[in-house]
Amino acid sequence: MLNSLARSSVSKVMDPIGRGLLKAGLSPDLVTVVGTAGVVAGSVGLLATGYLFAGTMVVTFFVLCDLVDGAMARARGYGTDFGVVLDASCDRIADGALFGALAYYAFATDQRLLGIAALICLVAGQVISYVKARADSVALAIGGALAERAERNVLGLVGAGLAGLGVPYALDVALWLLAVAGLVTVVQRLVQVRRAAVKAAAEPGHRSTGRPAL
Ligand SMILES: CCCCCCCC/C=C\CCCCCCCC(=O)OC[C@H](COP(=O)(O)O[C@@H]1[C@H](O)[C@H](OP(=O)(O)O)[C@@H](O)[C@H](O)[C@H]1O)OC(=O)CCCCCCC/C=C\CCCCCCCC
Ligand SMILES: Nc1ccn([C@@H]2O[C@H](COP(=O)(O)O)[C@@H](O)[C@H]2O)c(=O)n1
Ligand SMILES: [Mg+2]
Ligand SMILES: [Mg+2]
Repeated sequence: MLNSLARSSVSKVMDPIGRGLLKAGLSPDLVTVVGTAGVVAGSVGLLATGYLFAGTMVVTFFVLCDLVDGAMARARGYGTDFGVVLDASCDRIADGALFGALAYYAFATDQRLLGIAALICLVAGQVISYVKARADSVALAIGGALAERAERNVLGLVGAGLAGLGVPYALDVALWLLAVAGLVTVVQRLVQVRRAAVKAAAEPGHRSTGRPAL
């Protein structure tokens, strides 16, 4: 949702930054890796240990690198196949670190229900992206969904940031909302894939790209 709504306005901010970093001699791959390392460090070092507000600020800064590397690729004039895979793989690592850290924080502070919500967010988020990746691999195009990566990051980080500022139940509300939205989105994506597969199979001359069943 946010991806389709905010992408073009976000690009207007990120494109000049991307051009500047490219001129400074940095590569998109380096920004992808540094951004991911920053998200992991902020999550493990700050969020997991209970420094929720500081952690939110650090993770937010580095998570935005995911938008800068794409801007750099556009400024360079092309993306690479390796860049596509590196970017998506690093997204999974960053997502795992963020929600894994929130789960660790919740269990370490005896908030078991919150920990369960964070684990649901973690697993659902990975499955949501995995379904899309597998659909891409068999050339099935699917559209937007309820809780894509931008929504997951924004909800998780706003919840953690507000909790860090002392707002009661902010993280609980954000993570349970996201857990439910995440589970709904897993089903939504599978339904989208099923529809796309049925439509593709009905086209004349269609050949499945799936391997034969053994
Ligand atoms: C008083 C309040 C106190 C609380 C403080 C809170 C502060 C921070 C709160 C929120 C800010 C959160 C910002 C998070 C920005 C998230 C950006 C993001 O994740 O973008 C990624 C997204 C998708 O990117 P890709 O195309 O590269 O990745 C694809 C994705 O991984 C797919 O996964 P799927 O979605 O399917 O699960 C894969 O399938 C695919 O392979 C992969 O390529 O990019 C977008 O969606 C673009 C739109 C982003 C919209 C961002 C909105 C930003 C909103 C607020 C910004 C606030 C900035 C604050 C700066 C503070 C700095 C210190
Ligand atoms: N190291 C990278 C990172 C990204 N790309 C290209 O950008 C696209 C992703 O852009 P986002 O703004 O959504 O991150 C990606 O699909 C690649 O085409 C790249 O080439 N190298
Ligand atoms: Mg990126
Ligand atoms: Mg990305």
